[in-house]
Amino acid sequence: MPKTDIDHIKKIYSEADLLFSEDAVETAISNMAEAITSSLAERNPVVFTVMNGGLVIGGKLITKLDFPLEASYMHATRYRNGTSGHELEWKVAPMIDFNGRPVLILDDILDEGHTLAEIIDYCHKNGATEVHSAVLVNKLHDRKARENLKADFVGLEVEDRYIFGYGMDYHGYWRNAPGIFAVRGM
Ligand SMILES: O=P(O)(O)OC[C@H]1O[C@H](OP(=O)(O)OP(=O)(O)O)[C@H](O)[C@@H]1O
Ligand SMILES: Nc1nc2[nH]cnc2c(=O)[nH]1
Repeated sequence: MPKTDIDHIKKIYSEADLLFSEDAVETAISNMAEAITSSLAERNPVVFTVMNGGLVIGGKLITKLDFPLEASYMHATRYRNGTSGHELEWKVAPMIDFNGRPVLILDDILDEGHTLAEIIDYCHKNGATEVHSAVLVNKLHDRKARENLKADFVGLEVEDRYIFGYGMDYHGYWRNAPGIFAVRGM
């Protein structure tokens, strides 16, 4: 798709199927925050958002976590603004030293899970004492990178379609879409 084909981008949004409304997503985020607070409030985790997709969930969720925490980010990409995954490319490694500390990873979506699995391995190798993970959305299918791969905290389960909104993009656009949408025909 040419980078400037904004009409195509607009059409994708106008034709998309709404899977979860803004209200439904906000409720899911509040429920996640409550569950995370109950589990981790006393553990002093470093909270890392995985950019770019984690942009919205990271921002919205951490304000609801009711305990003192350090927040930062890491940037790894597998889809590179496209709709199919490749090998994971690290763009920015974590900048807070988490050696000897628990870590919480926040991301928008657990799809095949290669991204989360590699990040979890990376955190263990670099000295995290515990690695917890939270995703806004888990995609339901049987193509997970590892058997029984799950996030510890999940907001919503979605069907096996290409989705966007709340941080998730369609060719780099619509991370700002106010709800979770599926691209028509995908
Ligand atoms: O479970 P997986 O199949 O590995 O896919 C999940 C990853 O894909 C997306 O990132 P992407 O690589 O698209 O980069 P982005 O965050 O910049 O959109 C998303 O933010 C997750 O990090
Ligand atoms: N935007 C978006 N990014 C993804 N990364 C992995 N799966 C998806 C998906 O369905 N949508």
